[in-house]
Formats: sequence, C-alpha cells, structure tokens
Amino acid sequence: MDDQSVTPQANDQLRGVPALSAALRWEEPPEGPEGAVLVLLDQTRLPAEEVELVCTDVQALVAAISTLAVRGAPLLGLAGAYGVALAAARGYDVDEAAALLSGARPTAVNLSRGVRRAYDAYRAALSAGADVPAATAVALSEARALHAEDARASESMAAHGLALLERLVPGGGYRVLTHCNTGALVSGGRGTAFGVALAAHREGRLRRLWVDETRPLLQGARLTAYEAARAAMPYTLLADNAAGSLFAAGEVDAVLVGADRIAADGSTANKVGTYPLAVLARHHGVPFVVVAPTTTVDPATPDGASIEVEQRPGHEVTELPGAAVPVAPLGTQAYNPAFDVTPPDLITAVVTETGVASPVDAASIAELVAG
Ligand SMILES: CSC[C@H]1O[C@H](OP(=O)(O)O)[C@H](O)[C@@H]1O
Repeated sequence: MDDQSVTPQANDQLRGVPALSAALRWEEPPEGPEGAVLVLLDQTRLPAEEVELVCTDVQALVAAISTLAVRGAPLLGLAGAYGVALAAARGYDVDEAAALLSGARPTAVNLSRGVRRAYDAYRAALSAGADVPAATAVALSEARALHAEDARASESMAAHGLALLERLVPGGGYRVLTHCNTGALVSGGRGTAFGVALAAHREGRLRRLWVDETRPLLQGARLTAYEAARAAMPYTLLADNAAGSLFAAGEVDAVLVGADRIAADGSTANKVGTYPLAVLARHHGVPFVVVAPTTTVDPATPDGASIEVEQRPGHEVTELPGAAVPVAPLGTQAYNPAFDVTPPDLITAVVTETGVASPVDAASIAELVAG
C-alpha cells in the first residue's frame, strides 16, 4: 500500500480550520442560568465548516440529536443531561423535556441514561425542599460531572486499549481498521475506539489507520478523516465495500469500533456495517475489539435481539450528502438501519474504562460494569 497519509498542511479543507472545539458546551450569562444555552459543534457541516449551533430550548436540541448535528453515544448522554438542565434553567416543563430528549434516538442507551441522571437529581432536589434555581444547579452539576467522568473514561479506555493491542499485536506497527466516528466528536474527552488509535499513534505504534467511509452519512469520511488529519495520523480512507479486500491482503492487524448499546450478554449495537466487519475479522483471524465506556453497557437489555435498532429515513440512502439530485430513481424505497448488532462470539474483547472483557460473555461484561 502506498503511503497516502495526509498532514493537515496538505489538505486545503483543513487549512485555517480552528482547533477542534469542544463538541458540546454549556454557556450562561453573568445574570444567571435563565439565559443559558447549549453550544454544539454542528457535525453535519464538518469537515468543510466548523459551525456552532446555539440551542436555547429543548426542541432545538432534540432536532440537533435527530439530525446527527450532535451524535455519538457518549456525547448523546452529555446532551441529554445538559438538555434537562437547560429546560430547568429556562423554565420549561422538565418532565416533557426529559421525555422528548430520551425519545430522540432509541439505540444509544447513553442518551436516556444521561437524561435520567440529571432528571432524577433535579427531582430529588425539589423533593428535598430546594427551589427551582437550586434544583437547576443540581441538574447542571450532574451534567458537568458526567462530562468530566466521560473525559476520564476516555483516557482509561485509551490506556486499556493500547495495552490490549500490544498483547494482540506484539511489536507495534499496528494497522487498525475503524468504522464510523469515535473520536473527540463523540466524547467529553478524546473518544473511544479512535482514542485508542490516537494513543497508539502518539506512542509511535500506529502504522496505518484504515478509515471506513461509513455510508450512508459518511461519519468516517467526514469526521474520522477530519480528526485523523488534525492529529497528523497515518490514515487512509476506503469505501466500506473495500474492507474485505484489505483483510484478504493481510493489511489489517485489528479492528477497533465503538458501540451504542452493549447488552448484558455482550451483544453490541454499533453503526451499520460493523457486523460484516466482525464476520470478516473472524474469517481472517483478525482481533475485533469494541471500545466503549460502561455508560454504554445496559444490563437491563439481556441480548442483541432486545436492542431497538433505529431505522432512519430512506432519503439518507437515495441521496448523497450535498448532492443536487438523488442517486436513485424517484420513489425508490430504501432500507436504512442506523445500526446493526454483533454477537459476543464474534467480539475478541470489549474495552471500557474499567478494563477488558475477553472472552465476551455475561460474566465478563458484568465484571466490567462492577468495575
Ligand atoms: C463512540 S460513539 C458510538 C457510536 O455512535 C455512532 O453512531 P451515530 O453516528 O449514528 O451517532 C457510531 O455507531 C459510533 O460507533
């Protein structure tokens, strides 16, 4: 494979792009939280433009979640928690806000879990006699705590994942294939699977990051390539359909992917196209590793069949992002699941901030959750 690594200087799209800002942040004026806003980096506009969305109400935040302007399981958890605080700060119906936020996308358990965490804290404060401003401060404090916990979890996952890679592929020079986007754009920190690849790069052990474009919304081509270029990582973009030939050519040492929901038995929902990679990895004897915080593990979901897979609009398949005309004839029906589910027997290891589960089964997953 010829070296096609790109450095930020070589890519006009990136020249002059400001440093990657936080994917999500809370802002409030000196007068107090009544004027609070949630500022989101609009991920639908990347990599060409770094545009921020300023959400002043829950409806705007729900729309941003539904359109993937803000996305990625851990970040959805933060958005949900801050969304409850925003509703309380601005005097909206907090019960209604919690319901709207939790229902914005069904698969990533982090979203409803983040909403629940801030909502329960808010309600508990009110029950304990706090007034609304004080209860709002409690909800915001929970959101901020979750943000900090996710950043710390990101560092721990990178450390555990790097140590696992060294065990799986001794000597470094890893050629890692990844799918979708799992970097700082989905996290309070440096991400999940991408964070492991970034740590390997910084240790001089990453020979190549193979980046699946990840149809139909191209999170890989638009977002992972963007993050990899900014980190000056040796990355190469590929069509999802080309992954098989890379395995056949012996060009992949490990697969690193994220997760949106990990069931109690280790079944893992992740971006559609993940399951075929797991089958390819098994066929070619390549380690297949899921990297996710324990906030993505849902003990209440027993197995893969119990995971609700979000079905998205067909136009995302029949139209290319930004194209003037559809690629398919008008009226074409499209099958567009946002995720698929990989069974535990095809997963070499699950890496969380608490450690590594391998083999992957109900017992090893429970041990990760217990910490
Ligand atoms: C570590 S983020 C988890 C997960 O979220 C992405 O889905 P989406 O872009 O639809 O939010 C993708 O499945 C990532 O692997």
